[in-house]
Amino acid sequence: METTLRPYRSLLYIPGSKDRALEKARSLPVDAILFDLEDAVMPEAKVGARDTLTAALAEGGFGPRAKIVRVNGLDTEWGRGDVAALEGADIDAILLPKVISAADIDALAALCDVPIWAMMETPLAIFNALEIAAHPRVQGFVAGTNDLAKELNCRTRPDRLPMQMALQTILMAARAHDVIAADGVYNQFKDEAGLEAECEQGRDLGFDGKTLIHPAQLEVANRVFAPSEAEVELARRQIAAYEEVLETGQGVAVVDGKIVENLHVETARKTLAKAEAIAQPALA
Ligand SMILES: CC(C)(COP(=O)(O)OP(=O)(O)OC[C@H]1O[C@@H](n2cnc3c(N)ncnc32)[C@H](O)[C@@H]1OP(=O)(O)O)[C@@H](O)C(=O)NCCC(=O)NCCSC(=O)C[C@H](O)C(=O)O
Ligand SMILES: [Mg+2]
Repeated sequence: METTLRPYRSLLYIPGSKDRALEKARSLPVDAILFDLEDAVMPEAKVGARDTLTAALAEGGFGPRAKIVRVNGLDTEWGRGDVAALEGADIDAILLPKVISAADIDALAALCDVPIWAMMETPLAIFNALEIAAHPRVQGFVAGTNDLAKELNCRTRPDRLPMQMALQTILMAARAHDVIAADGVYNQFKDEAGLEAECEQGRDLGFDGKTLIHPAQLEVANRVFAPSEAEVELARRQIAAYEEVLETGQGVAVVDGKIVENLHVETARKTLAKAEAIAQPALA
């Protein structure tokens, strides 16, 4: 499935049960809202959260932010009811938790006609990442690093070493099939320096953005996952230098002592397109 050029620097989970947080989301500088009916909502509040969320969606006011709803798994008592309640709602996608294989996507695809995002948070999902990304209805991946850590029985480390194979497999599969890839959450939401380091790691690996749990995390993710001024300026110079050498019949330019070929120009154009998309008034 073709991905659009909208930025996904920040994707904020908002518990579907929390009126105040839902209200707040309408004015937050966030690229995507992940309205959550799954883990952020207690079992006894699930049905009420579904009603609260569908009422908020009907009321609208979320502007250009992507509206993605994480439903409960279809193997739970709430999953199918969640999907049914979202029929006709103004949403951009449904996010399916604890995906195992493309068969789970088939099951959801049969129940709805919106794009599907997959939580990549089970060991089997990692091994099946390529077939899940290849599913024609899949538009986005979200790394579920809490569930993965639980399943792997691994330690939480600042360098996320035990998680690297999974993170990189998620990215490889996403890139192979033009699927958006969002990194997992950083749980210590008051630790800004730790969040920034993890955002930088996710960005350097290739993720489009970071999933977040608290509004205080937005500024860091929006900044780290946006092209910096220096990157935009370099991209402009690379494109200009390459176009100049093309006129002379050559295919390689040199900028700041480094070669620039057509593939680097492609990256430079993507950088400019991303910066332009971010500069849209409602997202800047
Ligand atoms: C973590 C929290 C429980 C903290 O909540 P709280 O103590 O209320 O925080 P604050 O008092 O600092 O809140 C300040 C104001 O911000 C609003 N707020 C808080 N969180 C959000 C939010 N997520 N979205 C929108 N607005 C939010 C409060 O309402 C306050 O507003 P105001 O009254 O105007 O001052 C809480 O942040 C929270 O519940 N976060 C979300 C947790 C969540 O969604 N968890 C599930 C997703 S993570 C996951 O499942 C990962 C994955 O599956 C995996 O496996 O890794
Ligand atoms: Mg999870």
